[in-house]
Amino acid sequence: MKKTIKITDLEAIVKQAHEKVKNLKGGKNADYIPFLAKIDPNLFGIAVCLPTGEVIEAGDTTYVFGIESISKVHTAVLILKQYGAEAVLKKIGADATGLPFNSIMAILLEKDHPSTPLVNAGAISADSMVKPIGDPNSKWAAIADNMADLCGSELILQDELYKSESATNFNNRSIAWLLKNYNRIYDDPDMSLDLYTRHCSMGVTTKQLAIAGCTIANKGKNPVTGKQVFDESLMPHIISLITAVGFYEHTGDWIYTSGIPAKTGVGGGVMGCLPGVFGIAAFAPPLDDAGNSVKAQAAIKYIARELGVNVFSGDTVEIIK
Ligand SMILES: NC(=O)CC[C@H](N)C(=O)O
Repeated sequence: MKKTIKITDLEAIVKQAHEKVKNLKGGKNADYIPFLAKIDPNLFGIAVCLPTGEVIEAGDTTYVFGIESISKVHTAVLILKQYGAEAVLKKIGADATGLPFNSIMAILLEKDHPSTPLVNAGAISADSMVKPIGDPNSKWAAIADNMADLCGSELILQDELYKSESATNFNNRSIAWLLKNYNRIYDDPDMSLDLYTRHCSMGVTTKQLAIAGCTIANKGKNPVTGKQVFDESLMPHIISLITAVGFYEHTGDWIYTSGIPAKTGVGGGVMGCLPGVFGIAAFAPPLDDAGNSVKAQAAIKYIARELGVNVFSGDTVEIIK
């Protein structure tokens, strides 16, 4: 079926979503990273970016917060660009773990590969793969440039977050060295972990995340800058990774109820991609038990339901003036 949505209706629905969800209670800020516990829990933003480059916004969409695990998508894009889809599947994998994002059990259960670049283990492994191997400064430049390309503008490291996370990331240190034990770290483990911690500590806005989501949904072409960030053949691979594990142990429930492939971060952000239609992002710090923003989930579900869009619907969706 062909579905046509007026941009004015989309604008009204985004506004309504903000109004309806803003007083929703429940969840709490991540506190295992001390910096995140201090962020104002009432912040709340929603943004939708269209392939035309138009961005529809409501609430605190220019507030800069920690991108955290959403940056795993960016790094996955980078290694898919550098190595291709086959090699990423072989070296890391594309499986859901069904376990928390920082699970050591997941590595022990699947010691032949770290499962997917979208959990901590696979993301640290992905950072170890970033070329040029052995050169942390050039690796970091490649990671940061790729994030800027996807988001349409530069992201700035949140120094206090980076320090806070580096001082407390003992579990991730274990993951890096356990992966080394299974030959799934392809560069220095400590350096790979540091790159991971750094890109998780990048500051991002809800608006930038919506643009990145749209770049992915738009077959790699950034709708704002016009830059082709990755080859269009990679889009299905990127969106399948997101669909399989974007909400960790709640991923099945999420995709079943929302129909929007999306990736979360413990900073409170969620970035979604509806292929060919839009990128959508929402941000609010309080999280559920799996580390997914309570309000961001509610807002994106509301918008998808009101628009009647779903990645599995088989509909062709056009957004018109
Ligand atoms: N789910 C997340 O956002 C977790 C990311 C965080 N940097 C960590 O490693 O714990």
